Amino acid sequence: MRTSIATVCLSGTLEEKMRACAAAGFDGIEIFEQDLIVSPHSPEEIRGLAAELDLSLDLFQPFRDFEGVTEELLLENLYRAEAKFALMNRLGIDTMLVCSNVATATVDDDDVAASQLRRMGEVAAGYGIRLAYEALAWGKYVNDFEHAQRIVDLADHPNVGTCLDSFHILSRGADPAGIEKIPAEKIFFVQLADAPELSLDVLSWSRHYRVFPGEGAFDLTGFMTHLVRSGYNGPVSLEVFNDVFRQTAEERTAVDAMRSLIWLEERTSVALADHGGAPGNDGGFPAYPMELATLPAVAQPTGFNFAEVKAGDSGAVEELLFQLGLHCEGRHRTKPVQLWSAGGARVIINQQQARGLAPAVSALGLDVQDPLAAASRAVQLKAQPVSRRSQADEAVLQAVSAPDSTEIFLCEATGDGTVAWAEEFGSDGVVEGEPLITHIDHINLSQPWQHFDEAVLFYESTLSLVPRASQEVPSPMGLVRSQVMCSSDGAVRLALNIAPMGLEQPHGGADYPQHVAFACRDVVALARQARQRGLDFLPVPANYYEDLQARFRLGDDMLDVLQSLNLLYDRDEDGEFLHFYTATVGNVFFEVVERRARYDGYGAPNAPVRLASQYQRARSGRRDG
Ligand SMILES: O=C(O)c1ccc(O)c(O)c1
Ligand SMILES: [Mg+2]
Repeated sequence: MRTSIATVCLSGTLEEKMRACAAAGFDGIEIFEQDLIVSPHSPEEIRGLAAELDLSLDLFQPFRDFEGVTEELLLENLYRAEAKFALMNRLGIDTMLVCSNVATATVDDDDVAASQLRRMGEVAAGYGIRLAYEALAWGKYVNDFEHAQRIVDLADHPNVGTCLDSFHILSRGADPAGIEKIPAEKIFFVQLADAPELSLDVLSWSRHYRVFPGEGAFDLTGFMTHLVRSGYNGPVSLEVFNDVFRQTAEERTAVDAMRSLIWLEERTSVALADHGGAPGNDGGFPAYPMELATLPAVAQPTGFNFAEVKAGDSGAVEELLFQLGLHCEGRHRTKPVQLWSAGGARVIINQQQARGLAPAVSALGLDVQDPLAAASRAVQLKAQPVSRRSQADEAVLQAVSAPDSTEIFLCEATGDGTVAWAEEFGSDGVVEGEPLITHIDHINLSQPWQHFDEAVLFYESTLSLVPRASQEVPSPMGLVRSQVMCSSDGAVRLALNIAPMGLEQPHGGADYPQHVAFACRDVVALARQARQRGLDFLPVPANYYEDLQARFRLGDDMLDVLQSLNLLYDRDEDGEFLHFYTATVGNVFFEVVERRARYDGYGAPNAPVRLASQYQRARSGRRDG
């Protein structure tokens, strides 16, 4: 599959955009006219730079408001078009995108539109240029791809074809199966964009909220299977208008974009195989012209292997873990690193290169079937491998860096609850009885707001975690978007939160608290033990318990127990959920949860209570200090 990307997706100058696209591995680009107009470089220089970077210049766009006009306006439009054809010859671009008319069309007649496009095609042919006609979802008379295709058929000129843009097709709820009926040689270009579900006028939705495939709610894999079945084999190009991406470093956005295409290519290949026939296979199914690259297939992770907290001074974290009933298994034989555990929950406290660093979640380990394959998949999806110095006789761990720089270790699942690397820690701990904590239930990672979509795609594509519906939680610092990424069996749950930006942290959300939640068999017993050991609980206001009583009619005894231990409560048709939070130290805090019956959520109604209480604490802490 040939990959391409429109320059409008990225921030920076045209030259910076081109370098970023080449570095991320794109085969080609679409030049958005505005990017050229404001560039200090001549068309010839841009052409030379593209050659130097080995980028093909696949499309020049957009040409607006051409067809469906009076004869007088048509002549003006043809003059305007011819100037652009000459420019395209200087750039060495042979395909122009022509958008359906949104403004100046006055003749609602397909024959007229077709004959005008044919005349444009005749002029274009003189320059060796092809016209790709695209139905914008808000076009005045032409706003759906099948209508645009009928006009292209009527125009009946070899230089006039169609441009398919997934946004315009899927935003209107059109069935992309119709793509298969278009003759492949008439599809001149294909643009892809995903988008979140929003109820908004389609123009604003398109111009501000498009995202890369896998980051929104559209079925791009389904779209691609129809495209491949049509026989199309030209560039598959990303065209994403997004206010956030346009102010994010272009190298980063280009990598995010490339990841989405590599992943989509693989998903498409899998979907086609599932529906009887992968391209090029020899099982008697049709071989399609577009070749689709695949990735190492990996099973979803089967559990958390560990969570790591990095801390300069780790005393406060050690105390919290002790109070929660974890014990220190030992210190690493060569490094300032401790292993704490209870049941199957492991927390590493790492003091390496952490001088002066406030405690923070820095890494997590996931149990996977095949760490090498999982790491190779992630790296092919443009994840940065993490190199950690290790002695010759230490376990070699595969790790990659997530978009927020949390390190993700891919560990071998053993099935018997042991881990190979733990041998590197002595074992001073003698554990009495069965620990109340059983395992890590979930880990909550705060994402800088501008990298949230990127993070969702990262965890979905590299680890096959499935995004659950995103939620918005009110907090004193703003509305916090929250989205859980989960393995199908719930063994791995990552809760991603947008870190509120402004009020507390001078430089955004990067240093906003994150947390590790432990699952336990009896949260009331554990909370009592923890209180005896002097745990500083996150306080819960009395108003909360009054509201709880009104909503759930818990008996007075139950309510007293909850209130006396700062426990939060939720219930739904699947079961009950009891949980509590510790105070925050540095940028980390802990949660203990008990899931009763088949409760599968996270106590979402309690999230505002936690955020408000943490906010209160942070403020009074500052005043006292
Ligand atoms: O929003 C627009 O104007 C616009 C321009 C060119 C495109 O290819 C497109 O999909 C939208
Ligand atoms: Mg488009």
